[in-house]
Amino acid sequence: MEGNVYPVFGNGTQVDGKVLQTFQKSFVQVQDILDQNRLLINEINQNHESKIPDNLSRNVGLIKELNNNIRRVAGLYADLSSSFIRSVEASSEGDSAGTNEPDGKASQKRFRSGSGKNMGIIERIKEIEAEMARTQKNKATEYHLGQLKAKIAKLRTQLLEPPKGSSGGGDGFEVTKFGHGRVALIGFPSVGKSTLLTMLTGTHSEAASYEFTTLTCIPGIIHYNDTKIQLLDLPGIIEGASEGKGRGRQVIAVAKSSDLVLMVLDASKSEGHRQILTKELEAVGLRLNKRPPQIYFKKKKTGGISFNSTLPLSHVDEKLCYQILHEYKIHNAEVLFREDATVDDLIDVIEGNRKYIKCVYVYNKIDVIGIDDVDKLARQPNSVVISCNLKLNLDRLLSKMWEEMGLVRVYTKPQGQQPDFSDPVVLSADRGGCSVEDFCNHIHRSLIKDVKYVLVWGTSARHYPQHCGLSHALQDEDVVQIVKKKEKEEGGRGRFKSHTTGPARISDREKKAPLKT
Ligand SMILES: Nc1nc2c(ncn2[C@@H]2O[C@H](COP(=O)(O)OP(=O)(O)OP(=O)(O)O)[C@@H](O)[C@H]2O)c(=O)[nH]1
Ligand SMILES: [Mg+2]
Repeated sequence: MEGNVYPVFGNGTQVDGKVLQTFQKSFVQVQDILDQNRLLINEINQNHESKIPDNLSRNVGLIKELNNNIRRVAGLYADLSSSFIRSVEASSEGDSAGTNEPDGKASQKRFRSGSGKNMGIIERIKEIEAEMARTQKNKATEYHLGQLKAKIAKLRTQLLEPPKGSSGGGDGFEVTKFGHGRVALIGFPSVGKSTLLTMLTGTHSEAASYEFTTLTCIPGIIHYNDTKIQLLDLPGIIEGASEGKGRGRQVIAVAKSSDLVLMVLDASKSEGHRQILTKELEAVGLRLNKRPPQIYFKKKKTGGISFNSTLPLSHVDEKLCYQILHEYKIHNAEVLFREDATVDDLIDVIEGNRKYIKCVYVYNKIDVIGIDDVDKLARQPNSVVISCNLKLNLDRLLSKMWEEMGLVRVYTKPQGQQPDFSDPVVLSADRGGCSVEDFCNHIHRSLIKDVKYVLVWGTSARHYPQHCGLSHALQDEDVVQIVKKKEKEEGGRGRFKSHTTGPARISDREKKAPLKT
């Protein structure tokens, strides 16, 4: 039987016979504890309903026992998942080495992430990081360090590439985009992400005092300021997520598809968590609260490298830029620095796959820390302090989210009528832009060719109403009335204009001189 593979999990993943036996043993153990828990919960409920003091104090012991059992189950699951990952890694290493099944057929591909290949890359990254740590930072070593940074960036990009043969996408949790914006909840396990989703959206997401309660992506909808915002609860990510540990890869893929990340942190835990998570997200090409570097970069076919800057540079010089480009085997390109950018910025621009996302740091559980600490956390940039349990400051969190997403609501006004304030057109700079043209395209693609000009009321207008063209940038809560070209204007201009004197249409005739009946 050895070497045979069996489907074990619902997703069709396969493991071999020996490993299967170990899994089954653990599953039986978990089942036993779960059965025991069911009985315990029944007893706790009965004691509670009886309202007898003795029974209530007995519940304290029973709940402790229940807690212990839950911890044991969580431990067993953690062991199961790590031994499962180990076995899959071993089998996928076998795959990449080209092992064949006894029947001569190529062995089935058992795991999509190609961990065998990844392990090599991760080790290489660690070696280079160690070399960087050993190297002193000074003018003489700056070129060498720059090259090492470029090497790491290249390896990390390789880590992100989908394995050969896969369709490329589908690495995240397949959740359909809905609403006017998408917000992802990212954080370590047990910081209160699910509790927050339930509070803000009313969608129930299981919350519990043990880690890894949420194992998939749970969407909810926030109705705020006449808009719908999709909020995604995700499994907790751990250190090493960027290397594909745990469900990190999937969680990060969802974060990349979002308009805003809420990094949920436990206010009572160390500040280090924020740095670790930021590092993990940076390692996979996410740039939080940064804007793309002002560097123009274009690869050419010939002509060598042209290096220019519009201001004096203090971090990068021509030689360093050449070396970095050389590392990428780029020998013909145009580079123009429009700001005093760093080597890391230059590498980001060359890689070209970075995602710039806004992030709000949400410190939850402020009910368990002192007021001085709350004050310190609240004063940090892009931070909001909340307590889900006490429902503290959730309105401030919503308004901060709204501010960061930069959604622009535009209300339409039909000619001669009041604006329709019930159903705005929602625009944003990240999703297609906020100009009058974007607004018209949002209503209908074919509308733009009929628009003569628009009348705008609101903060973007200098006077009310302002006659605006298609390039005018709209602002939140503007009211827009579209004035369409008249038919006869479309018919011709100047001496080619049709000189009809009477009203063109029956409806016009009715307005001017009602038909006699
Ligand atoms: N004291 C306190 N506890 C909280 C607060 N919010 C959530 N919790 C508790 O924190 C524990 C974890 O909450 P969850 O919502 O399951 O955390 P999570 O981040 O979704 O955890 P995973 O799904 O495991 O990643 C639960 O026992 C909650 O009751 C809060 O504001 N204050
Ligand atoms: Mg959760």
